Amino acid sequence: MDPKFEIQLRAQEQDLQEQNFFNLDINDQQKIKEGMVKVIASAYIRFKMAFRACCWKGYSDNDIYIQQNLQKGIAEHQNKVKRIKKKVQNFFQSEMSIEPHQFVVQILKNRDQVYSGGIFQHVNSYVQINESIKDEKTKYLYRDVENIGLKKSDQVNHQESQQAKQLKENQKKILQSISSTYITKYTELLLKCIIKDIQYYYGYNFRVLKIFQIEFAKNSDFRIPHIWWSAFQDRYRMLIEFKRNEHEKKKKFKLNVFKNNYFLCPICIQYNCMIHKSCNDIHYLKNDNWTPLFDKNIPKHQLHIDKIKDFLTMYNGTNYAHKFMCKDHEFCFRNQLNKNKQDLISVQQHKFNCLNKRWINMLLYFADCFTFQNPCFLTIIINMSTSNDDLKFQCKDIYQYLKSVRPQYYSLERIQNEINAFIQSREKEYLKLLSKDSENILDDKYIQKHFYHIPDQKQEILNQLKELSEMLKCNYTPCFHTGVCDGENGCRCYRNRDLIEKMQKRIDKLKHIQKKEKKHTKKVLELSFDNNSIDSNEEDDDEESSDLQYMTYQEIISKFLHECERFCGCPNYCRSKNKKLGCNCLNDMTCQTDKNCQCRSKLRECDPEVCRCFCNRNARTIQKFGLNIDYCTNSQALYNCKPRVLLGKSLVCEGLGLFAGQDFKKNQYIGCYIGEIINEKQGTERQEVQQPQGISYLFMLNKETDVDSFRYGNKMRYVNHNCGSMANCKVDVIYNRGINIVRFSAKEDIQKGQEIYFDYNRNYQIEWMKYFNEYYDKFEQEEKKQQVQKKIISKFIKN
Ligand SMILES: C[S@@+](CC[C@H](N)C(=O)[O-])C[C@H]1O[C@@H](n2cnc3c(N)ncnc32)[C@H](O)[C@@H]1O
Repeated sequence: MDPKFEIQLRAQEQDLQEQNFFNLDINDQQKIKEGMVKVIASAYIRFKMAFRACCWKGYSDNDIYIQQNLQKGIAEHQNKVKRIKKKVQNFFQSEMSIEPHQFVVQILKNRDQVYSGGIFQHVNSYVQINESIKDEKTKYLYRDVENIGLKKSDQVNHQESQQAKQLKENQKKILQSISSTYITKYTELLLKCIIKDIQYYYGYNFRVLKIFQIEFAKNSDFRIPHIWWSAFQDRYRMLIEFKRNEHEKKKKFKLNVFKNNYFLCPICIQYNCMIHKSCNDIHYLKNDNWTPLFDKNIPKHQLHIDKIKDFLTMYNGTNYAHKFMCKDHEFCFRNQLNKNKQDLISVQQHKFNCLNKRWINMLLYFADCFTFQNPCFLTIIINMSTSNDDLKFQCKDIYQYLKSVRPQYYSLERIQNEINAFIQSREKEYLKLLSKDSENILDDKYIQKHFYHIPDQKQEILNQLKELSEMLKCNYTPCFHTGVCDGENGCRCYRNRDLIEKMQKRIDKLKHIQKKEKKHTKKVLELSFDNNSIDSNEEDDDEESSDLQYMTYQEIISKFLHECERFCGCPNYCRSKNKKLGCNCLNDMTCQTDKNCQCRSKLRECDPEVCRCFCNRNARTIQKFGLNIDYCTNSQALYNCKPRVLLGKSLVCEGLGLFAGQDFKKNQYIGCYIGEIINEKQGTERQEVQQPQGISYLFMLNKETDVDSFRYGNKMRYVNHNCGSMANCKVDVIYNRGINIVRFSAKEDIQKGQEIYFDYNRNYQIEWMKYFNEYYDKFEQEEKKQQVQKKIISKFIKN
């Protein structure tokens, strides 16, 4: 059950309890309530599903899945009603002598099987059965129901005693209270929930409600009650008021943001002007601070808490960790205990203050895991966190600390008893352990080896390289300073050079590590094989760089510094690399796949002045003479191609959406996302401004840069979000003419008229859409399976 809904129901139940209106047992009351909760909850969920399906149906009429789902739902509903009617009939016939209020209670006991509409449904069936019942008592019951006004029926004459009259009145009250409180209140609640849901997912869309009614009316006698419509209207009115308030709030918000006056256009004196370039918040680019990339303070060692826990549990049988005593017997807390039973030296508070919070938590964690935990043992582990001798602990410090925080485990008496009992019983064993195992096993090396995780240096460097290469991918930004590009000006040109140097250092380090590794493996080989086999391996040693898993320095430059390719002014790296740029596709005439086309795989567009592929050599002549030959599929942005796309009312949200105006094949170019290139700070500020307006046109290019098409843009800014298999378009950030561009291309074949969607990102999730798409995918898979089966069967029959 929806948790929100459950909470609401509970609140409603409390209201009912306060009224104390029932003459029934508390148990019965409880059962009725539980029953009603179940009924309404199940009805609510069913309505919710059907409603969603209807909404989709409203948008796309050809959707077979929705139709089938809906028909299934309606058929199920009808069957349920039939089954319940039968059950009630049987029940009533077998237990004729029952009192009316008990009758209702009995039915409600079997709530699980009861269809929504609950009591109405049963009372109706009760009335319908009446004709087949001749017993006077049951007619009498029947008349009570009549009196509530649920249905008029034939007159029944019989004499009534005073007692019967009173009983009748009581029963009447009970039934009335049932109908007025449970039925109306819960149905109202149900309606409220559904309406709330509609509002949440679809806004106040009367059209959707109408479709819902039509669909349901086709196969059943269900009608949306008047109350729904009026409630809907009420809500609509409320929404308008709410919107008005929001609007006023926004005005105030805008005034607040006026402090960022670079959003104010000095020409038209409008905030966030869409026309003039003058309100550019470009000053940020000048003051862009250069922050260090790596945090040196991150601890390199990590403790395997699980391993220690295993160790402790493993030795719990022999009380090994329990018995362990520090080498410094004089200062050991046990010794001190024997000498002086009162509290020991005060806790060295400053040490604990210096200690990382993580370590203190760990200490407490162990203490809680094993109730009494040996402070000597814990001291060794804790001391691993620091190399500074002044900050190292003695076990008495740890004992004092733990005692102050967890007094229940470290009472003086308890420890004393434990130690005494232990020494008395197995003194010899204990001494042996102290002399042998404890020194051998629990020394620093042992702990370092078994309990610490020292991260793989190679992996760390590779991660750093990845991060650096991502930064290198950042878009080119022009300098605003005068004079030379150096560190003081903090411009991108200088930063890139700096990054490359950092990468170079790391690559050198990697090479060094790999050399070391090779030497080590060689030594191992020497031990296991004879000299001849080692000689044969020596030849491979020279080729070490060829089997490096990471990219070489040159590869990094050629992959990530495309911005320098033809337009570059820097002297060091670009010149030599220029020759290697571009593809030379001979097999793939149109540069269509990543495998064949080097440019595609490197996420760059083909450039006819650099590439030596067939299609690019002939592109100009093909274009000039309008020849009916496909030319390069990887340079449409360069040629400024404009495939046909249309704007229309979106199928998934209130605003506009982009629709295919022609058929698109898989991987075909759709368009480029155009907008202002801004940095991260600007991006977050603009997001703050755009969000209250309900729409955002920001596209995150990378960690540092965004593209905003709010003020400048093209049709591609209308592409809406959808997830899973419904996202039919993919987005690549590619290099084109020395800069990054955002290319939209078809993820699958798109037919003319379909809306184009792409998956915004993980953070942008619309829940109902996700679930619907999951259902849809499952359905599609099943359908495909069925089709395959059909084909196989038809083939089989033919043969
Ligand atoms: C780039 S715009 C898309 C065009 C927008 N629909 C319009 O009419 O201008 C992105 C905005 O569209 C809306 N949007 C996009 N996909 C949506 C979806 N699946 N459901 C609801 N709103 C969506 C969000 O408000 C989002 O901030």
